Amino acid sequence: MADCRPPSPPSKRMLSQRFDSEGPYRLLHCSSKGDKAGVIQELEKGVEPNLADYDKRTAIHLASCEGCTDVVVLLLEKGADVNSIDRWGRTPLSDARSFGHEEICKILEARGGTDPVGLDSQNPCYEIDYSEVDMDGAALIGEGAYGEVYLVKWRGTEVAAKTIRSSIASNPRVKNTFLKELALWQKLRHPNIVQFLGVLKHSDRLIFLTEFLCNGSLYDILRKRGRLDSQTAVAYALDIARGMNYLHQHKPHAIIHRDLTPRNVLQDEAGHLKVTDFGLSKIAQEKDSYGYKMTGGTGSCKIFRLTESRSISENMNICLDALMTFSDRYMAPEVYRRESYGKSVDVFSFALIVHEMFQGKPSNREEAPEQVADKRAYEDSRPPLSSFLYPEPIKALLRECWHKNPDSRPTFEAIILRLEEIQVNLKTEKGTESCCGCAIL
Ligand SMILES: Nc1ncnc2c1ncn2[C@@H]1O[C@H](COP(=O)(O)OP(=O)(O)OP(=O)(O)O)[C@@H](O)[C@H]1O
Repeated sequence: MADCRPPSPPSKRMLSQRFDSEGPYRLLHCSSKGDKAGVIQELEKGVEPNLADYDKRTAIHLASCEGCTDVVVLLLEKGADVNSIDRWGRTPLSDARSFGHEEICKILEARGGTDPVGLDSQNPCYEIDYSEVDMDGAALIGEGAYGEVYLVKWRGTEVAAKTIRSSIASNPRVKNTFLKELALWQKLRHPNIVQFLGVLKHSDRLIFLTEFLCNGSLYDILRKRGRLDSQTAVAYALDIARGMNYLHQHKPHAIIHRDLTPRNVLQDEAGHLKVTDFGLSKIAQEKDSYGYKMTGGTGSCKIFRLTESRSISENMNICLDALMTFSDRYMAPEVYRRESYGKSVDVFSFALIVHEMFQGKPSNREEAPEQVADKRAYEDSRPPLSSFLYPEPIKALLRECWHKNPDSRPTFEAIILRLEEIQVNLKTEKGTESCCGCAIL
């Protein structure tokens, strides 16, 4: 990827156009579109049949997902690995099964294809009968890119009901992917992860329930309270780091959030923070066959219409664009540049959230999120760390967490240890306050 970058920072659209016409990733594009002639052309040029994008998705994954039988057969003949595994542990057979392409399933099985995530698909989401939920008394508590969130009563308990817009849920393939992500979420249990409760059956809309967190999001808290004192900020940072460490240490595959923002961190009655919406961000960030999103215009209001006639990749991109505006601000440079990435993208976002807690607002708030992300990705710009607001150990930690080299960023396990030490020191030093009210560390 770095080889493709011209010396001055290119726009993302320029980058994707470059790839459209020239790159080896044309093989992936043609495979997802069922363009057999295009696939043959690319293979004849010498492009590797097992070429993968940064999510380790190969041409045969895409063709299997999109139901392009001829292309699957061709790729197998040309040496494509029938059991190549993508970032989520999925093989081409997993994709063909998920999207109901039976003919392709048979072809892949005949060539020794296996489906390691098959167990997941036999383990559907826990279903809650619609009649058990009092939707008439529902109170709207928020709205996000996917739909509205309501406070409802389920079996006498207040819970959050997240509705998914019919424009998203009416596409059976997108819905299927959503349900799989929810099935993964329902297996997670941690004090700093919002608890998934189940999906409503017998509902004409896709609605799922999670525990209700009465204090809203960290975004709401910072808007109301402004900057937090060091002890509170460190306690909150520890809550987020513990939730994230649980996701990153998940077996058999780590769960990367990829959309960690103050809006996706909620606070319970006792004041503890919990991370939410990780599975959904993965769906929204599934990429097109180039590994590039096609950026729409920027702005706070984006309308997205998903249709059956579009490929799943195109629909995913529309979901992604709808989410990008806010999330760009917290996005790791390598994600923005469409390079391969790993768990440390969440560490980068975490650092920006911690920075915001000490400062009370995002840095460069006046700039459009995409502009901020662009500068971070191509000019290595980072938020300022004023000595007045940030204790030295926090400054050092943030610099490591938003390091431009993803491998130099600490793991959440290491971050927890550092924060625990900082927390103890803050408590010890509590009595020793400087004139400006900052604890001296
Ligand atoms: N479980 C919950 N308990 C209490 N409030 C919630 C809960 N889930 C969401 N909310 C509120 O609803 C708002 C919208 O949530 P939602 O997850 O749909 O979107 P978001 O996270 O704000 O944005 P995006 O969809 O871009 O991630 C949140 O900002 C939060 O204030």
